[in-house]
Amino acid sequence: MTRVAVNGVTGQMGGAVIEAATDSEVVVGFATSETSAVDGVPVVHPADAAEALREYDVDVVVDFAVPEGALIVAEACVDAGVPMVVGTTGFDEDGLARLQDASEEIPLLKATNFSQGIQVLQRLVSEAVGTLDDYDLELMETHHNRKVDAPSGTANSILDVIQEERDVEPVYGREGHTPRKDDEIGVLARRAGDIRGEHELVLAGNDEVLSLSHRAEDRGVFAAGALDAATWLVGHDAGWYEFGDVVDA
Ligand SMILES: NC(=O)C1=CN([C@@H]2O[C@H](COP(=O)(O)OP(=O)(O)OC[C@H]3O[C@@H](n4cnc5c(N)ncnc54)[C@H](O)[C@@H]3O)[C@@H](O)[C@H]2O)C=CC1
Ligand SMILES: O=C(O)C1=N[C@H](C(=O)O)C[C@H](O)C1
Repeated sequence: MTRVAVNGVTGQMGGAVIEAATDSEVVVGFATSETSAVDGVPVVHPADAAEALREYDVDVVVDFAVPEGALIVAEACVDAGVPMVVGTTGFDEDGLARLQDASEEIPLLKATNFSQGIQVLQRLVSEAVGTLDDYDLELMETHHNRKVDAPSGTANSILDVIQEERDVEPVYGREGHTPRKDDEIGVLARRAGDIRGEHELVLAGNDEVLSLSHRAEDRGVFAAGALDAATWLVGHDAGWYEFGDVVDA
């Protein structure tokens, strides 16, 4: 069985990964909270991660935490020579560059969304935006009220896909007198309740509206995808990998 360490183990996704780990074993977790164990999994401070990766003979790290925590653990993975799956979102340019640096030393797979449906959605978005190349575009996402980064990592990834096809300028929410420009894409983030994650791209023009949307119904979908990615990543060469590599394999 693949021996997994979970970064952010006391969080919502940390719990979902422990629950989803039936074909792999979560042997240790990292978190800044005082907790010493969660569901029988020992919790170690991220500052001591390199030592723990060796002590618990970890094969791969699965990360759902915060950017600063993910970067500390990425350095520990480089130190211990352990592959890392990064699910945390909200990195700035410097953080992304540091993950790129780490991927020169270890296999590192980063995804803003570990659901297979979002992989397919991104391919459909690319085709739709490339084909309906003069339609207006609006991108919406909705998440639970504890989410701290906005727009979601997934919305930013969808925006990247769109910008590969069309030169559009994002406008984040609108207020007041804001006439729409032809080359803009409205991007809207909503936060409410315990909504697991909804994304929708609307394309409108030519007296018709096409809506491409996805809704995650349980965090288990992300946890299962991340664990699949973790098992797949073990044994690969150092480098930068994406979830599409796993889905296509
Ligand atoms: N890629 C994907 O498919 C998905 C990504 N996410 C992302 O995963 C991240 C975590 O999401 P949730 O579990 O909902 O958040 P959460 O707030 O429930 O959990 C965050 C965890 O990080 C820990 N933490 C805080 N500071 C830390 C540090 N410096 N070092 C290490 N750990 C630290 C907390 O103790 C907690 O265990 C977010 O960035 C979220 O956007 C969430 C779901 C799916
Ligand atoms: O914080 C979440 O919950 C989620 N975060 C990811 C994101 O920012 O896109 C993925 C998913 O939508 C759930």
